[in-house]
Amino acid sequence: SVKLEHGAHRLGKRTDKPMQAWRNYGLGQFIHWGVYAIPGGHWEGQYYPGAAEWIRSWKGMPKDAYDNLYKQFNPKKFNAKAWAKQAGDMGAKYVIITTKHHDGFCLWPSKYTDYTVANSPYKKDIIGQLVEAYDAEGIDVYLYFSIIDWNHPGYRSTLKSEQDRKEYEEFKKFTRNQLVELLTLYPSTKGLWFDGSWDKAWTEQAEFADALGKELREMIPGLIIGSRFRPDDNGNRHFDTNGDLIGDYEQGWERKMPNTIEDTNGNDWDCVMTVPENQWGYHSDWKGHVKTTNELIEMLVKAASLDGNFVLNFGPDGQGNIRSEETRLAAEIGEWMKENNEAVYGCGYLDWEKQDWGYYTVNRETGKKYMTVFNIPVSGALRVKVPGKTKLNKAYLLNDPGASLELEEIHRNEYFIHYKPASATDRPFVIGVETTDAKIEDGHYQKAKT
Ligand SMILES: COc1ccc([C@@H]2N[C@@H](C)[C@@H](O)[C@H]2O)cc1
Repeated sequence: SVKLEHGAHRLGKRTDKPMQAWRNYGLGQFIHWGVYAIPGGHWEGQYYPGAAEWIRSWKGMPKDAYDNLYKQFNPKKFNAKAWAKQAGDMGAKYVIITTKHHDGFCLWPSKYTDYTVANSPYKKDIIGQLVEAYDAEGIDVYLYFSIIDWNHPGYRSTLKSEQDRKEYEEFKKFTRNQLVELLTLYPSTKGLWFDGSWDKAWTEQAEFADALGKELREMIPGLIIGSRFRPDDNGNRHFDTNGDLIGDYEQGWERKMPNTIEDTNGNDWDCVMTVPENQWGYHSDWKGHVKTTNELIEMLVKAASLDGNFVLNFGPDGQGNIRSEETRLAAEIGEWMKENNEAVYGCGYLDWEKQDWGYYTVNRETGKKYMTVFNIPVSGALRVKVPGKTKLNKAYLLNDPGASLELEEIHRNEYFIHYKPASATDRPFVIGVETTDAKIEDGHYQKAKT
């Protein structure tokens, strides 16, 4: 490996308490909110086909029209406590809130720019209200921060001239000041979720970003920062020149998921997911496939089965309402989590061979193992293959632990759990399994010589 001044500052998974708590969250909520929620994906009767929070970049949106929207920002329906309660009822253990998206509008009263909620008709500190409400709900707060800031005069995507470099120095100071300001104002913040860090101008700032990361981590012990934040000496984000993860977990899974544990490179990771194909901010007219409750529960369990967290996005509208589709999803996911969260919270990857019926998870503390079934086999026989010395002793429905399910040993280290729900079920269900590591008497199963 090559010597790096600003490569990965640590190898392997963090084992401290804050990171263990992060690893055990299972489910998170993303909140994308800002002035882009006012147009909601339309302008002067035109439909914007892109992601609603990017509408400023659309040729159909005059830049000054967008940049004056904040003068209308007055979300009378905004109720931080209601949002936090809804997230708690859904079963979210953490929330990632946009403090400032690429447009540069600040949802907190930053003293480093006038482009903030303090200068909108709404006036009040939105981030402060949300931090307080989610903390009170017992949901850990993480702050999303976009390095890209289309509003700041010193922002550049690339540095082409000495003038660019001079202006960018101001932008770097501004960026640092805002981040220090956020952690000073909201010290209960558990981590920062960076975005908009792919610009070449930023990926040339290895030394500055490394120092900034160190400064932020010193402000809040245990602060968690993912792999999207900073570049290494050679401009690599996520993984440095030696292939080592830069940051505390991998932030590469946006609107997509790993399929195998190998895909995760053995790192902690989160998957951030939109309800429609690609809308983070509020778009009043969702087109294309809108994910169902079952699809989202499957993504959640799949993430846990591969040692990751699943973060579901909500895009409140310009008045501060959570839209009806998201309210319904939150309620239905919450209903399922109330019954089955034991298979998610504190659970991770179990190295048993994946089967078609669904996903295994194992609780990191107790070692308890779970099967979450999404695909009921027509045979009613759920195949379970266990490693060498493991013996499957009992299987039971999570919500009926007293009744053992019929177990059949069909081969060495292979069983059928014979179970078909009596009535048609429209939700996945969880089976708990109990095992012992017994010695296997030989002779019972013979390997065929081929
Ligand atoms: C150029 O591709 C993208 C895609 C998504 C993003 C932002 N990341 C998500 C978490 C949202 O904030 C989206 O606007 C930025 C650039």
